Amino acid sequence: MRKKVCLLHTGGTIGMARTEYGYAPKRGFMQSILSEMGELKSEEVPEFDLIEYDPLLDSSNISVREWVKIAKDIKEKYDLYDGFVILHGTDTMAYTASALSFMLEGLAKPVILTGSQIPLCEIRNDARDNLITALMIAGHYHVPEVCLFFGNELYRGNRATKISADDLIAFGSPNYPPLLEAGVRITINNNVLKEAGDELILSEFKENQIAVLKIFPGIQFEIFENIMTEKLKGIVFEAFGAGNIPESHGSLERILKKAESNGTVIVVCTQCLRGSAMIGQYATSMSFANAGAVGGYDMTVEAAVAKLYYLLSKDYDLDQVKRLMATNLRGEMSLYKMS
Ligand SMILES: NC(=O)C[C@H](N)C(=O)O
Repeated sequence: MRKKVCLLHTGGTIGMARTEYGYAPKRGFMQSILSEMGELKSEEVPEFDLIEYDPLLDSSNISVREWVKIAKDIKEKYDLYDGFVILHGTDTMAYTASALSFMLEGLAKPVILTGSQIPLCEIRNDARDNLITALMIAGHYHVPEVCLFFGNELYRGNRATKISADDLIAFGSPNYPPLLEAGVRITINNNVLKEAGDELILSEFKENQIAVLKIFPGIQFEIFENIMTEKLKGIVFEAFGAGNIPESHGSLERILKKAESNGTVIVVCTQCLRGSAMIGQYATSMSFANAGAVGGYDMTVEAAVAKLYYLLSKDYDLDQVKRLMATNLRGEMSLYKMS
């Protein structure tokens, strides 16, 4: 029997039309293009149902509410399909992929996000290949996790990051190998896949206040004093290299102390594309250690943000959130022992 995939269209360049203001989403446009693509009727491509979101969004406008909607839709339709493909803008696709990986626990079927840099309506585009290959993987391959397919590679969703604003190879997975490569042949890398779960459990995110702060030379930490309120539940620092931050002789310590006493979870990621943030490797990470910060190791910032939303939406106390933040929950981090 022909496999069946659920195609959730949230917006993004892939389905955009030309307008006088530039590319923009258009209702019904995806359906009309797909119905003209004869290749989708091939036996090799799974059957699919298209579900168009209203409104269709540029992914810059996707937020916690849309993440929850996508996750709920998948949970609701889970038994009806062999796999799920989510059409999504590239700008925040890695965030949505990370968020879904935490919200959907115990997957036994593929959930694949894809999109494109050039819309389907253009003669020269990357949309057609991304769409058809994502549908084929979702229908025919055993990939029981949330993934992102782009530019011929399938990545673990919470390991992917957007690396180019205009190349057709727009994503990378700097700290984890691709799950599958779609070259002349489709090659799946079974050794790096997650194991299938027994039962799908949905955890909805709540809209907690979270911040991301990128460190740069000359940063004046006092500027950030006002954001360190009790409402701020978590903050991800994009620190230098292995998790380092400039010594500030007072102002950094003051804001970190304020965060700590407010019960804000402090997470330290690296601003490098590859490698890990490990508090304690250099003396310049001591301020973080003194404030009880959690090392994010090789998590992407996208994964760290999604994981914070996930853990803060549960009824955990601060110590549990911190401990789980440093624990690999969905394949989002590799843990190293410091020698
Ligand atoms: N290539 C794209 O999809 C970019 C678009 N601005 C979006 O993220 O929705």
